[in-house]
Amino acid sequence: MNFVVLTIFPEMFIPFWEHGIIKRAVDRSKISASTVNIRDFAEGRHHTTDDRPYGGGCGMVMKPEPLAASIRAVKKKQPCSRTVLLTPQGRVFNQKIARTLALSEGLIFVCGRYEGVDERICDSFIDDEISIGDYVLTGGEVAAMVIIDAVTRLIPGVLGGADSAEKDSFSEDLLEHAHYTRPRTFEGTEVPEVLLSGNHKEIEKWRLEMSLIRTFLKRPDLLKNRPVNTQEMEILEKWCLDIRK
Ligand SMILES: c1cc(-c2cnc[nH]2)ccn1
Repeated sequence: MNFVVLTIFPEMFIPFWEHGIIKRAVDRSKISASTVNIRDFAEGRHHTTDDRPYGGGCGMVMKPEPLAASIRAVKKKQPCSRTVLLTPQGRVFNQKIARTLALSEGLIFVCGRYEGVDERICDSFIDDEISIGDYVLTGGEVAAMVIIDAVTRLIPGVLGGADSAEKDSFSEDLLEHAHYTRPRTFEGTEVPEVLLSGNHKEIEKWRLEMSLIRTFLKRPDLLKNRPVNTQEMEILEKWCLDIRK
């Protein structure tokens, strides 16, 4: 997986590349990660990357020429990479999209600033528009980091245990069960007994039950259109929970 981020603030990514899961994935050659400064492709003495909007109004728009030139330069090296524009108008990112993106050969993230990018870039250079939520940021950089983090952890060999990512929240469209670690008693509160039993069948059953109930209580929307198997329905019925209401 090759990640390239097109931005006018490449320095934002120096600490991001140098820490945690991203650094480990780079060190293990599971991913490559780099930034390209859009300003390097802007003409003129000031390397201008933005201009006033046609039609008037407040704010500035990112000019198409530097964006087109920088995208073309990266695509020339990585022709099979998908270009992703981070924008509030994109489809809302989730674990399912993360899994799909993790299958790509490479991802080129285009980080807009100001009021956004010239529409002709969206029409001719962008394969995918993605939002990380219904709010407006100052630019696409933070959104790119969120997506790179979520996608990188799904790449085989990046996480420790073989199944670490498979049991994540949303991995089966359910929230994760509660987690506990030592001490056994913390300020008078005990760890659930089943987790100390060593009975892995019972522990797995408890974890599924906790995931289902937690999802029902916190994110019932995730259950609305999710097929529920017999075991899961029995758990929900045991708790007298009707997910189809
Ligand atoms: C992705 C990008 C953005 C964004 C880009 N530029 C301003 N806001 C907001 C949400 N998700």
